Amino acid sequence: MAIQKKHGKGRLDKWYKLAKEKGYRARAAFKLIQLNKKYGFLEKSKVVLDLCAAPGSWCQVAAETMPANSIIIGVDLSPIKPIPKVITFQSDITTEKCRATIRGHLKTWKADTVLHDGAPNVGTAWVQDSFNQAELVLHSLKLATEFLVEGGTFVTKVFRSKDYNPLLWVFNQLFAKVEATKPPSSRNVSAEIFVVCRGFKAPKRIDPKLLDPRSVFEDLADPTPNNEAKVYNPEVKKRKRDGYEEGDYIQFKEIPASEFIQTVDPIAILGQYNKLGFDQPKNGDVALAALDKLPETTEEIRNCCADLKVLGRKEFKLLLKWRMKVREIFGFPTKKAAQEAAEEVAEVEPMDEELQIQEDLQKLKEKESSKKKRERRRENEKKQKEIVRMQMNMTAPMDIGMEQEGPRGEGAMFRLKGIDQTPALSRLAKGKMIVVKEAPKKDHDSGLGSSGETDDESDEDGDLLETELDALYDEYRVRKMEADAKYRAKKARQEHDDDEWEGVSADEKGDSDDEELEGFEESSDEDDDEPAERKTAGKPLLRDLDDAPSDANGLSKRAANFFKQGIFQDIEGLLDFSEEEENEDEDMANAAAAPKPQEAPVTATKSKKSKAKAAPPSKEAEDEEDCGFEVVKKDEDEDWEEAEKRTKDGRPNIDIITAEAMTLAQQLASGEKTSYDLVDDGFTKHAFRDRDGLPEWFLDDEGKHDKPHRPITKAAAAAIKEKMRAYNARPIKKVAEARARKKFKQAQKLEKLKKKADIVAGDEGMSEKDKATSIAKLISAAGRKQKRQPIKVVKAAGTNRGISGRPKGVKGRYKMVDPRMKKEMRALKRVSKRKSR
Ligand SMILES: C[S@@+](CC[C@H](N)C(=O)[O-])C[C@H]1O[C@@H](n2cnc3c(N)ncnc32)[C@H](O)[C@@H]1O
Repeated sequence: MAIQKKHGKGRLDKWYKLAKEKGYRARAAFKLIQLNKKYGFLEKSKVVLDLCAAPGSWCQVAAETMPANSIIIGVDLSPIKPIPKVITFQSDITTEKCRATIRGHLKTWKADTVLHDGAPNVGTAWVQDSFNQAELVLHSLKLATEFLVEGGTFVTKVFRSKDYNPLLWVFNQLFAKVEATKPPSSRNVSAEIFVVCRGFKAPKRIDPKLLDPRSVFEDLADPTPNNEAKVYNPEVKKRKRDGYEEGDYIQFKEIPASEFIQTVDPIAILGQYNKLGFDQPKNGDVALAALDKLPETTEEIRNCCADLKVLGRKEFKLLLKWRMKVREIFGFPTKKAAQEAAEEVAEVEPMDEELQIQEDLQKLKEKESSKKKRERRRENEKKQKEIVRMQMNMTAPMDIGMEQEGPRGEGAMFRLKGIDQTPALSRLAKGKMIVVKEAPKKDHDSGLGSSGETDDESDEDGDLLETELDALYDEYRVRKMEADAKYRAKKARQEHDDDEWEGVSADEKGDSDDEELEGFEESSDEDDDEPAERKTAGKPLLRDLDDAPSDANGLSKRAANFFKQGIFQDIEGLLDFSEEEENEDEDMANAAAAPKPQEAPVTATKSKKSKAKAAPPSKEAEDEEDCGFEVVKKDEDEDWEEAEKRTKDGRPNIDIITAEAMTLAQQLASGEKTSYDLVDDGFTKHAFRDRDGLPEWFLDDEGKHDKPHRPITKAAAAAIKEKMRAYNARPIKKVAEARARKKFKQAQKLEKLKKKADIVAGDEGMSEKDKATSIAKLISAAGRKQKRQPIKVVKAAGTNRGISGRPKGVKGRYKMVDPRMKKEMRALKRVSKRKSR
């Protein structure tokens, strides 16, 4: 409960003293006592739910008044110190958690009475200050409708505000009798009133709108009081008997007349207050004294000030005129004075024309720059959102509009465009022997559906966008790779298309600097074939080694770099094999008179190894001694690698995992198709797509669909399904680990047993019979399972009520239960025993 000032506003009244005397935690106890005296609901109740109960005086009263063995549950945002015979807990009554906790305590029981004395702790350090009193009442009513027994009683505190009438209406829908009353212990100055609702109707279904603050209070929502209407049109003012404004519970309001003179909003004062007073305060008010003595403060004015609520339009005007006159006398700024001042200003010589223009221009500039800033900020925000969406796989990079600029966009801090032109970069590059040639700008269409503008600006924008998209796509890929192992493996396989797959590692791309720079140098030779935007868009900084094509020998870039090292230079015929193979390839290609066909799906395990393996020279063995290191012979190498790919009987170990591959395998096995058919099938429209110059993200996206659809047979699909089922039937890692652990422990046990048995067997003082019996004992003891300690059930009653942690004097495993649960469990056991008899 909020800490009350014990000295303010007569809080130390007789009820306060009486509460102290009687040992109640709050004077509020007497409110419940008096309400109960009038309606007598507590004596009839066996179960009471006290919502907003802290510090707990209502619970104390309930515990005293209700029959023995009654159940009292108290809940509040603040902790409630334990009260004998009362279950208390800390929770917010507006939450689902609180509802569930009450349900947990009540089990299947229903409450005979629900009490609610809640008041939101507005303005204090409490968390829950957003609900106003009326909303809190609705929340408590909602709980009451769930837990009250039919015919039960709901007692609640309500403030007589504009929400009072709607609340009464709602109560009347749910209860047979609704009465509002103010117990004598409730202070007169307080607008609180208690509503006692009896005879809960317990309807089967309650319209949720009935308990929804938004719909219950919506009609009367009038956030700003219309003071003008009250003052200028008092005759026709509609007197809504809505009671007090929220948070404004005092009926009669007086304000010193001097404040009415000083205020800048006299209408508000006339609309809100009952009286403008001339009585001197204790400390004295000079302004009020002067006002009182002024001849302008006539008897008529005094009469008007005495009761503002009875005044008409004419009287209000009179008061306003009086205020103006007095303000003039006191020297306060008035409308007249302001007008005069304005006239004075108007007389000042007009500003020099040029100066004026300059000022106007300055203003325009400022306006323009602030507009630009705003736009830039909005764009940044938009882009941020897009990136987040992309990271969450909600959008493809393609969805990002053409206007995207990003952190490296025009005017942005990290703009990469044009970085190649800066001398700093060339100086940096020279240090590492690279001179990046400036390629002539081509009029290049980005192919992204750009507007087709051909002027420089649109080209620049296109480039910028291209770079931007590439960078975003790179970021996206990195993120995806970090999160998705499958994707990582797929990408790694793609990047090592040349069969240099070495598994996935975090520093996959992180080849040494030198290697990167070598790649750089080489690629600069091919610059002319590259699209212009790549060169201008910071290519040297973003260059990817693996983009470079294989060399003339069919070796991958990395393999070629490796064999370029000095130690291989003297080895003749290093590339013979690959050349031969290339010639073979060429022959085949010529025969087919077509570009390289797409790979057939059945070759899920590609046989490209041969290419990489072809690279090591056959003459290496001769130079072995000279070089000082062992060069692995080609045949050995092949055997070793191939061994992994073959079954024991020497056949290739191909793992078919797709229905398409299985279909093809079946067709091949049954002779329905030949290997030539497979090669033929590779020549599809998908093999001839021109992919040059297309951005990587586009190709990746296209690649998902740009493949031929191969037919699959029912049998193949069933076979794959069966195979997958077998895979899935394998135990998961955790289970396998647990089993292994168990096995390991059993082995350890056995080992121990063996040792003990050996000791017994080796004991010379024992007869053979004794030895046999003690070994048998050891074996049976090892086979016995260790009994786990039973869980002790501890009642959460008496000193154990409401404690957290281990109860005193309880050792080993335990479980806290409330007394009823223990009783119920016993009863269940009894019943099941009886049934089994
Ligand atoms: C007037 S006091 C209640 C006094 C109580 N009936 C007694 O006898 O001592 C109002 C209580 O309402 C509690 N309260 C306010 N909002 C609440 C909420 N959302 N959930 C639970 N309690 C709340 C406050 O913590 C405060 O202790």
